[in-house]
Amino acid sequence: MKTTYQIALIPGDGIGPEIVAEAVKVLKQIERTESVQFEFSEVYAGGIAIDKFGEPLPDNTLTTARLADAVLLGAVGGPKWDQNPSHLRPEKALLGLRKELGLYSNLRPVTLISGMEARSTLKAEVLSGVDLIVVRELTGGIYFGEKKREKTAQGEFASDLLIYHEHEIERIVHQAFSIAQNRKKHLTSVDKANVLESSRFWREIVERIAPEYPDVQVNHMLVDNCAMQLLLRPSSFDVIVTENMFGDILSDEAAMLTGSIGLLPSASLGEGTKGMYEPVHGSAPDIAGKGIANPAATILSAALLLRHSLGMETAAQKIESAVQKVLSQVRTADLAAENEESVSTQEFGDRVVAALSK
Ligand SMILES: NC(=O)c1ccc[n+]([C@@H]2O[C@H](COP(=O)([O-])OP(=O)(O)OC[C@H]3O[C@@H](n4cnc5c(N)ncnc54)[C@H](O)[C@@H]3O)[C@@H](O)[C@H]2O)c1
Ligand SMILES: CC(C)[C@H](C(=O)O)[C@@H](O)C(=O)O
Ligand SMILES: [Mg+2]
Repeated sequence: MKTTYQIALIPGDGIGPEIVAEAVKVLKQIERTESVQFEFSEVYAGGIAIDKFGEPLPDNTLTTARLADAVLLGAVGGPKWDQNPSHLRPEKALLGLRKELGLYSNLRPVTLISGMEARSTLKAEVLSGVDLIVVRELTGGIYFGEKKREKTAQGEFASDLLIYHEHEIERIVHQAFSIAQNRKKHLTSVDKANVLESSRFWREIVERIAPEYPDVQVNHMLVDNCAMQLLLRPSSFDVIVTENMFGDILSDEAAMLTGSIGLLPSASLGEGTKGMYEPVHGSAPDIAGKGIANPAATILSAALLLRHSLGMETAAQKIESAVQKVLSQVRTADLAAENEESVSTQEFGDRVVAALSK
């Protein structure tokens, strides 16, 4: 008897549909070997939803996501909608999904895949031992505080409020500590406490919670220093916990330790098992429609979906090993050296499926 799971698919814009198609292929292969069945419901969000329905996050998309066991998202956004007024911006869909589904915790694991060191801009000896995870607060901070744009007698101004409530910091900090307990027991809390009141508050809360996790060694680091240390001593990090915007920026930086942003998956989680899974990268409009996007981050996000929402750890590991194996044989264009041959998005996906069927 197979267990059936509902998966909401939100391919989105740009390379989104190309990379989600490859992750779906991989999940369908998992169906063949495990006692599960997936029912996929494809819905629209982002620019494509603005074009079709006049809004970035249609009700039907949100309802489908709410009813699903998990959501797999490609990416949203692109230059076509860049000049749109704020309520008609594709990113609204993403932020709306995260907020409405209560997905306050964004896990961005940065794992070095053997053989990829050569594609990083850093030396192999600096990269040796890199295995970290960014735990990014996802539904608070400057992304969600009040926004203003006003014309005054002194001229026009714009503002974005960076606000954090105690419970929002507490829950993400608890989560980061417990993740650290199951890893190398080292937590770096990243803030800008020398300038921001919200960061001083964040630091106080981390200090207050730390005694509940005596086996975890915690340190605080200012975000500008962290940006530098990630390139200088990346292997000294285990778990990084930080607020929404710092986490966004640091995770793109950390992606380059692995060789390409096309390799970095993410899981957005809340209180229950429901999660939204998406690559860390965006819709890559510069390469959309060319069949050259790296689908690995999305395929690895599907692995995180199996792990975190469906409790299928073994299947998740199988996908991760298959991706590693394929990367040891072929590269997509983002990872190929100059004049080195590369495989298409589709061929990469096919090879992962083939590696899984062996
Ligand atoms: N989760 C999301 O939906 C998400 C995340 C980030 C950015 N965005 C949106 O995407 C749009 C483009 O943003 P951007 O250009 O700043 O960032 P981006 O991540 O889309 O692209 C940055 C660079 O990385 C490359 N790249 C990204 N993913 C790749 C992949 N899988 N394979 C190979 N190369 C890849 C792109 O070609 C580009 O050169 C914007 O509208 C932005 O708001 C969406
Ligand atoms: C598109 C944008 C709103 C989004 C974010 O900043 O959270 C993206 O950069 C990400 O990292 O998921
Ligand atoms: Mg980002």
